[in-house]
Amino acid sequence: MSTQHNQFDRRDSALLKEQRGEASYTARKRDTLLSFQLTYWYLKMPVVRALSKVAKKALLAPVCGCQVSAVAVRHVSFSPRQVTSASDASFHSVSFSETDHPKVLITGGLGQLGVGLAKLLRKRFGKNNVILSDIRKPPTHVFHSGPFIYSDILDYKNLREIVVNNRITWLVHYSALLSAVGEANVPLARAVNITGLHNILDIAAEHGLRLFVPSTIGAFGPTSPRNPTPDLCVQRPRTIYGVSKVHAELMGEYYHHRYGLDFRCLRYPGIISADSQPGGGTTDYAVQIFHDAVKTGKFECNLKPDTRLPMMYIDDCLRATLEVMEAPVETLSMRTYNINAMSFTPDELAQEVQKQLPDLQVTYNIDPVRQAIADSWPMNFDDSNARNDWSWKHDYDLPELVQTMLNFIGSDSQVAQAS
Ligand SMILES: NC(=O)C1=CN([C@@H]2O[C@H](COP(=O)(O)OP(=O)(O)OC[C@H]3O[C@@H](n4cnc5c(N)ncnc54)[C@H](O)[C@@H]3O)[C@@H](O)[C@H]2O)C=CC1
Ligand SMILES: CC(=O)[C@H](N)C(=O)O
Repeated sequence: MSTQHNQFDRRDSALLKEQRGEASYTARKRDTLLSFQLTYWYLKMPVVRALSKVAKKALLAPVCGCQVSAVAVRHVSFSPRQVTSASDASFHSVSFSETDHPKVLITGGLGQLGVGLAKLLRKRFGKNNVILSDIRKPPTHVFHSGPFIYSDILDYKNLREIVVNNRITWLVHYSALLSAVGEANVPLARAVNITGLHNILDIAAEHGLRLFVPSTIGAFGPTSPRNPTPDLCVQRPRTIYGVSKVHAELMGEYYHHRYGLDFRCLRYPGIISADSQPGGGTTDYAVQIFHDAVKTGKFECNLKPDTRLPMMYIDDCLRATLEVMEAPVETLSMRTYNINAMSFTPDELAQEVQKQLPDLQVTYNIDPVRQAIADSWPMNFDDSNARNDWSWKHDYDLPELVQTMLNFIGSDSQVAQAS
């Protein structure tokens, strides 16, 4: 790569910053207007109105943390709110020790994956070297477990201030609206998943950060090979979530080639976790079944019994993320990798749970939006490049996953009943 392409060009960067001062106001005005126009269109279109039912359902569902955040974003994301976090940011920076450890910022850190990742990275790099951020208020235990800071990824100056004041070297970009929630609010998904990503890419390139952006099985569509799906093939997803993730993969790789940005991306399958709730995706059923099985002995599944999707236990997902971030650059023959652990259908998962809880009753009430999404996604994921290049290997298959989830949720509900 030529030196002139090696770095984000300083002139480009200065120009970009200058333009942002003006552009951000105009862009905000334009975005607000667009948001109104799209909301009007959204209310008028019968098909989209039908989708809003999905949103309402998700909003009322106790498992769906993201709807709360989606409402919060609507209030704050287009406002000209300026950063109040400068003092917070420098407060956090004073406690950093001067070691070789990366200084990590995780955006969208209060979702299903962020808190677990912070825990893993803090174990490795030290508590104060990993800052969680989000636009939501952190629960008490998260707030007291290490540095937390407010950060709206649509606020470019706020992001830059946090990166500069805390001397961030690694950025893990988790903020997103997932597949089902994204279909229910396309304008918001477009803003967070696409405009937000542009801010992240520019900041990472300007400040020489190592950037991790997760992609998903949802970055593939009905015309992709589905069984198995390789790293490189046709990608024509039919959701705004998938479209935004293909965009992220391509933009990240472009910034890598054009500016030398150290961009790393894993396409995650559906992630299953016991102590954090999914944020409104198509694979959420595979988490909810465990909670319902333990608490009520009944589960109503919103996908057909034979819908096969790739899945992974959260510990494998977070370890893969750390491993690819630490992988020596010469081992990476690509910048975007599929990773996988297992594939199963709701029926197969239910049967495995019933081995432990034979009284579990499973019924099916198909959500057409989620079913259409699932039918367009990979059934099996080919992750041989990750396995060959940086020795990716999963630990959890279906039986271990089920055992671990039931142990965790079972012991948790016993504690709750006792107290
Ligand atoms: N959980 C899964 O099964 C999978 C997740 N991924 C990806 O991993 C990443 C993390 O996923 P989850 O934790 O499950 O997502 P989540 O939906 O649980 O959390 C996303 C977080 O982003 C935050 N957010 C929304 N708008 C924001 C804004 N303007 N500024 C800052 N933060 C904002 C929300 O408050 C929320 O806490 C996402 O990019 C997702 O696409 C990919 C494949 C599978
Ligand atoms: C697989 C994903 O990206 C996510 N869990 C979703 O279902 O939207």
